[in-house]
Amino acid sequence: MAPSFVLEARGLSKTYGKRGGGRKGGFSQTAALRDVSLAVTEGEMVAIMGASGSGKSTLLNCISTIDRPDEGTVLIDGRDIGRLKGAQLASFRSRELGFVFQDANLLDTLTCFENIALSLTIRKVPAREIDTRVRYIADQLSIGDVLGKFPYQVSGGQKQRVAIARAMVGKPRLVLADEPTGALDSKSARQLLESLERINRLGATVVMVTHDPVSASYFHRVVFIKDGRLAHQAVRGDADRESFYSLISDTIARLGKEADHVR
Ligand SMILES: Nc1ncnc2c1ncn2[C@@H]1O[C@H](COP(=O)(O)OP(=O)(O)OP(=O)(O)O)[C@@H](O)[C@H]1O
Repeated sequence: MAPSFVLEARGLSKTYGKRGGGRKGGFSQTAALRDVSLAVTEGEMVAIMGASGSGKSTLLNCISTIDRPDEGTVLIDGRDIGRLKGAQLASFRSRELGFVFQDANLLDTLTCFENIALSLTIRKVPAREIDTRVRYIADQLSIGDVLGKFPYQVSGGQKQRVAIARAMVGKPRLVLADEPTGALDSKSARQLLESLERINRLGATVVMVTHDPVSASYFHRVVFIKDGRLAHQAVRGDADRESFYSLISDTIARLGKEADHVR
């Protein structure tokens, strides 16, 4: 049977700035993405790595419908998201995508339970079902005991796990994460990555942008972006996490050396 792709990005290109937009009326354009294609199968965990300015966030923003590519298409579950507009797009985003950012972005006036439940409350899901779903996902992420607390009463790591629960509670087709461990100490980061592994075992497909080879080593596959192009990919296969970490670190060093050579 052909693999079922949750995400298929085909030939994405994106250039910022306009011809003639420079200070002296010259060129001030940045090709942030150049013909990038990426297919992610159901249940896969894919990390996107690359140097600062290589185009990682632009790629994630094009996948997440926050930005639009100049060229190329993004299919989520076979659906061309470039054709969705306005309310249709907003509804698609809230149902099919879950977001986790570097900062948890929780609402301070709501308890952790209410933060996780919010999207379901807005969708008018019955209260009993909300309760069951929130408690189930909170148990999976070991935050059952903080549900009654407000965000300022819990640790940074717990906040991030609440943010994952919020992203997961609507059972999205794809979870998108942008440096979710960036603001955490190493112990909280490890717990968060183990949480991502756990939600993956529950069936979540995850795409994450990261600078950190340790974070990437928890994933099944790492794609490396360089100067807006897909430069390389590394697949974990049956390797243990430590070996995959070594492979990722070696790849980063090699790609860095190639860049020095070109300069
Ligand atoms: N709104 C914008 N206007 C103009 N140029 C932009 C804009 N956003 C990004 N860029 C440029 O596009 C390129 C890719 O940026 P992007 O943010 O995707 O990189 P990144 O790999 O996510 O970097 P970082 O790891 O530092 O967050 C960079 O050269 C950046 O300066």
